[in-house]
Amino acid sequence: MEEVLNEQVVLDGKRVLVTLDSAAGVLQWRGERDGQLILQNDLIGFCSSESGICLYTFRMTKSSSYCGKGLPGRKRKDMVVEFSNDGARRLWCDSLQRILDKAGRPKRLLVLVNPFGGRKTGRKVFSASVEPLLKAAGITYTVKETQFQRHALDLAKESDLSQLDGIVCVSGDGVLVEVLNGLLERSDWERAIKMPIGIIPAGTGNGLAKSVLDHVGEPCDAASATFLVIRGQTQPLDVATAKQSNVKFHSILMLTWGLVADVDIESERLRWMGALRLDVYTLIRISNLRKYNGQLYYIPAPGYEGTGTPLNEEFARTTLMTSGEANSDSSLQKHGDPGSLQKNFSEWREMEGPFILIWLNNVPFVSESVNAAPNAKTDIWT
Ligand SMILES: Nc1ncnc2c1ncn2[C@@H]1O[C@H](COP(=O)(O)OP(=O)(O)OP(=O)(O)O)[C@@H](O)[C@H]1O
Repeated sequence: MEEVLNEQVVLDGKRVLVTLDSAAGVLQWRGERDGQLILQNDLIGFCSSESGICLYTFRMTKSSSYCGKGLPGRKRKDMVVEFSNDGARRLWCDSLQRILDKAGRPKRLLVLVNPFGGRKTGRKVFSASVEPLLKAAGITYTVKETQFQRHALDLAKESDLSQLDGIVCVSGDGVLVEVLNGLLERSDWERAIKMPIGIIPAGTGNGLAKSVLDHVGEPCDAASATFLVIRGQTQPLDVATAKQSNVKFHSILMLTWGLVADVDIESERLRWMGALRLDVYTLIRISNLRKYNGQLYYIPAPGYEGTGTPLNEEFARTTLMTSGEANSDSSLQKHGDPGSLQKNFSEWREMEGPFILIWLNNVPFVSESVNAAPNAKTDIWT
């Protein structure tokens, strides 16, 4: 029911006329003070008591303690609305709830916290920035700490998804990729992969969180990421499937070979440095460059047809159909149909090593500070 409610109330001690426009999802007030809330963008949730309604707001400000001085960020502020009669209060509560429900906000979440990720701050990030917002939003959540590598994969594989509206990872990119792989390893993967996955940055690079938040103009911090989850704002992402020997895995962030992979793996011993470990170890590797022999076969993106050497069509047909198992492996193709590209053998190009690195990026940011692929489109296959 679309409606406009008007009421004389006391808002944080000031007499005002408030208007709630359900169709626009806007709450406005005029009188001893003026202002407005765009409910889906600014309101975490609300609670009601006999004395009135408390609105939990989380609005963008120019300067926020979450992001440091002077940078835009969100700030929490609770506002109390006192009504002169109880009937009006109840009517307003129902109307507010309908507006929030209409936006498709999640009600039940599984939250996976990695206590080991990044500088081992996962637990702290959850209790300081995530939990208070989930509580204010009235979301029911179950928290599970990951206890070992691939634990998140097992949890995603075994969870009863019918009881969930989303899985949220308080972690780095690694745990989220495990969740993705767990969902795709399920027998009901076609339904499971539609489960929204949220990411709250608590890892080393946090490239996915940065890419997702940057895409919607939000700062990359745990509270803003949590609010995005609360608002139920989703964004489709392409999934890449790779096979190495007999091991198959799925990726949404990046696939790397050479320098970047070495930095990622070998800098583990510098984990205590946080994100700096990636910069420091990159310098170490660059000062002592390794080279990797190999061949890269690829179809160039529009505008990049001049790169590499065109492959002989017959060679492409036989080489890619036999050595490139991904082409003939129907269990890989079942997750989507980029396989249709492989039929255009005349478009294939070859690049011959030695390489320093091969870096395939699905999203723009590989870490909070490195925008490695600014033109990456996150959902070209959807
Ligand atoms: N309790 C745990 N002890 C040790 N490792 C764990 C634990 N829980 C999860 N892990 C593993 O920690 C790894 C890194 O996790 P995560 O992605 O959250 O952090 P990260 O610091 O950003 O790491 P990366 O940069 O490698 O992605 C994952 O491979 C995950 O399997």
